[in-house]
Amino acid sequence: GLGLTHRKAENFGEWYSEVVVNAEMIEYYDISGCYILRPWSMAIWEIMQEFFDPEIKKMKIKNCYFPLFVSPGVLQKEKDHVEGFAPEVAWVTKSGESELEIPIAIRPTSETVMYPYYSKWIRGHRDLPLKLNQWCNVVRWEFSNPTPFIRSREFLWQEGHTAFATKEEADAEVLDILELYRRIYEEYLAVPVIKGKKSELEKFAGGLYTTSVEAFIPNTGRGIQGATSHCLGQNFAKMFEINFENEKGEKAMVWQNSWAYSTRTIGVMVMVHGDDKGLVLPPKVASVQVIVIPVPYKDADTQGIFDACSATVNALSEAGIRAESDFRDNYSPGWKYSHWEMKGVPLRIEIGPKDLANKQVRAVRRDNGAKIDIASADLAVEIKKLLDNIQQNLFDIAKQKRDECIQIVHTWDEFVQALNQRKMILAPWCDEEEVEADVKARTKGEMGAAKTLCSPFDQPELPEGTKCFASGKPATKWTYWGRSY
Ligand SMILES: O=C1CCCN[C@@H]1CCCn1cnc2cc(F)c(F)cc2c1=O
Ligand SMILES: [Mg+2]
Repeated sequence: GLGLTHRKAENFGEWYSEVVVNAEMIEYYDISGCYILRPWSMAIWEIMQEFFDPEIKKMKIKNCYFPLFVSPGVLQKEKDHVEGFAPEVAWVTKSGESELEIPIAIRPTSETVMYPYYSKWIRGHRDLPLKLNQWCNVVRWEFSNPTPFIRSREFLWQEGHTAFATKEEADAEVLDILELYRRIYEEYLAVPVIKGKKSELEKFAGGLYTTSVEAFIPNTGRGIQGATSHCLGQNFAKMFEINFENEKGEKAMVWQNSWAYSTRTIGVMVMVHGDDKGLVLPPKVASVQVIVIPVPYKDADTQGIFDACSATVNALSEAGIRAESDFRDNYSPGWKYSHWEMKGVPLRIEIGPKDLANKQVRAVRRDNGAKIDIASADLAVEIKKLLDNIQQNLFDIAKQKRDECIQIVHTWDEFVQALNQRKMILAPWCDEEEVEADVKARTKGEMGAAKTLCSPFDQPELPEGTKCFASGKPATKWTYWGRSY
């Protein structure tokens, strides 16, 4: 029958798996860690893409497509960034019955695929900036617990790879892209995120520095990296000899960035907004924003009700609202209410004999269950206002819940206590790598160790003489810590 068998607050993992399946977002696949993205979730990916792609095009970033396959020599070219990842690389070793002479890797990310060609294409300063992006899949043969959208062996993402003549241009773009990622989360997915800089231990080892937007899942008390924007410095330019002749005729290395968001964004949204009735979709990313359901009554004017439903869908569609009707006669209205609530449709409109007679419709909100009667004459305007209100309400509630999880600490004992209370911890830190490594070692356990999530760009006041919570040394910055995905 309909309805979830697990409650979000009681068994989060089981609840999540059930929601993504019952909402028809995901179908499990016979290869572990791989999932089928059904139309209900693919539509969310497309809506985000319809925002992001035009935005990067405004920045003169062009789309391209590089091969899925990586030759081994090139992949291993960048020792310190790949060797840690080696176990995750998937390899093609055969074609048909015959062994391949040399195994071929499947891209886990495309730096080593693209940069030999950046080296070939970039000669003079007029070839800069070179700014390319690709929308593609990547494969990482992860072993830790696979989770739909959050951690899968294949996922969809966009990866941007840009090259500039100066560090200043690269630094600026890193933050421009990070702002787009914040907008994806806060304006589309209604999920609050924190912008900040990764620690030396957590950053992309191949780069100069990493910035990210960090989300938090209150139910599990875990942080999650929402998207990432790296400044690579000149590290890859050195490795792949990506030089150019600058205006003074000197040979100079380029400054590079790389940045990505992935289908993980969808999982974060499900985790943050979902409830015990199922998925709750923010209107901005809902492929169906309004579902119109006829409520015929035995001898009442059934055709009149159906006509009113069609007129309602047409009026809303003409106003740019994504509305559909559910005319299936083999399901009861009650069954349909539960079905579309499970799928997270933000608004349901019911039209019964009384509504017909009063020339009104009854709207029901998915976020708070409120029932609102609306005169058919004011329909599109009122529904648009309701959808905007739902979008804002989902963000406000998520932000309030996330803020309730933030705990400021000053000492180790406070830190450990906050960690056990599943908090997102804001602590003054000396920013020394071995101190972070030590915190990881001291907090190891079956729940996973605590690590830095990011040092927020928006730094609170740090009074002179404040001590690092972990080392007692002079603190130099406030940093968010927590267990994470
Ligand atoms: O995170 C991004 C943005 C988009 C382009 N790539 C960067 C860094 C990716 C870091 N990373 C992440 N995961 C990896 C997994 C592997 F198996 C592997 F060989 C390499 C990597 C790897 O380099
Ligand atoms: Mg990884």
